[in-house]
Amino acid sequence: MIASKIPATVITGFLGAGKTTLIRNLLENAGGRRIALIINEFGDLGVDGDLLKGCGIETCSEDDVVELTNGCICCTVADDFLPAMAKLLARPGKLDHIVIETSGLALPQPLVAAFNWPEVKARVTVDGVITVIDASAVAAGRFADDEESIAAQRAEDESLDHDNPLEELFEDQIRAADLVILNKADLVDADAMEAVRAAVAQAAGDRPVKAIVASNGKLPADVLLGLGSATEDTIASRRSHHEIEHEGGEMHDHDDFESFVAEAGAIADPAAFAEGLKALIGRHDILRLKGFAAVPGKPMRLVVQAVGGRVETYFDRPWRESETRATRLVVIGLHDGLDETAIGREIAALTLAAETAAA
Ligand SMILES: Nc1nc2c(ncn2[C@@H]2O[C@H](COP(=O)(O)OP(=O)(O)OP(=O)(O)O)[C@@H](O)[C@H]2O)c(=O)[nH]1
Repeated sequence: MIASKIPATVITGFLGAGKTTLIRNLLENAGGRRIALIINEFGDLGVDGDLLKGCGIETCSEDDVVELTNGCICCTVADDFLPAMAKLLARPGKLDHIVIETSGLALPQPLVAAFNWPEVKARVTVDGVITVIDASAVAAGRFADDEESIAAQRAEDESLDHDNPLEELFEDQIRAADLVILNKADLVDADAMEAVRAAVAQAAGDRPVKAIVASNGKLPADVLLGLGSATEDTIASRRSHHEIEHEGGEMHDHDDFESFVAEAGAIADPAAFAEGLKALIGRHDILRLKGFAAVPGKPMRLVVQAVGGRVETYFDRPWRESETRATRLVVIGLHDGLDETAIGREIAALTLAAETAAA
């Protein structure tokens, strides 16, 4: 008898949309399923994998989490994804489901196509591609181009399609989806959510996609898992802008975005630090900032999360003996939009070392 294939769910969506939060909720409500995770991040700091590993959820052992921090999964499918999958499949014990969190910049299409590679296809099927979107960011027009400025630019250069890489990614991630989660519903009112639904329907084009509303990704596991889409069979018809523009099969790259890790000393006060970061994000047009900070006298490490101008901090777990108590933040923005030296200096100025030095 042929063993049934293991279902794999691909979770995609822009930086800070709420993918890790949704996965955490899914693990907490897994209903006894053994779920393995492959986590891919843009930026050299494995924040998401670290948060999920430290979640203390019984059904999620650290061995079940494979982290890929080497760039973006859609560019490194052969080098990173296939070995990670082979590693998971080689492990003993029954695996009920595989969940793959792509980086916020990934185009899911090449990843899903990799499920047609013989060694994967024999054992695994794509249960569904779930695209998480930040409804408050969409409602605020962050992924929409200004129609007038587009028209003006097109008038000058006919070859221009999208000038906004955020809009293009939004469309590509929606077009790949079997299910769209309109997340962060707590931040938008009913009218705005209707506008978000319309934006998603428009981005989906002629292949309608189901969209459901959520806050903090809180949805029953049965809603997220068991879609039974076998997306690898149909992904060829859901091509991204990038694939359409580069018919020759040129590798996708993320020249539109850049990231670096800022390292600094401990901080005195989380609330003041968050305020300082909020101002800094506004000055420098930072898309996403996340990582950990050390607070003297506190045995716990402080998680720092910022999406646009919204900054959140909380203590998640005690620092380990092997870890250096310092502040490390990954900073992500548009290419040529980040002044690494100035941002690093300004983050350092928000830390204790700077205050001590100034005293
Ligand atoms: N208000 C609100 N905040 C949310 C919600 N979902 C997630 N967040 C917050 O948004 C921030 C980013 O959430 P993550 O789950 O890390 O987002 P992500 O998509 O994994 O981010 P990347 O890994 O950078 O792509 C965190 O501060 C979350 O607490 C939501 O529904 N409502």
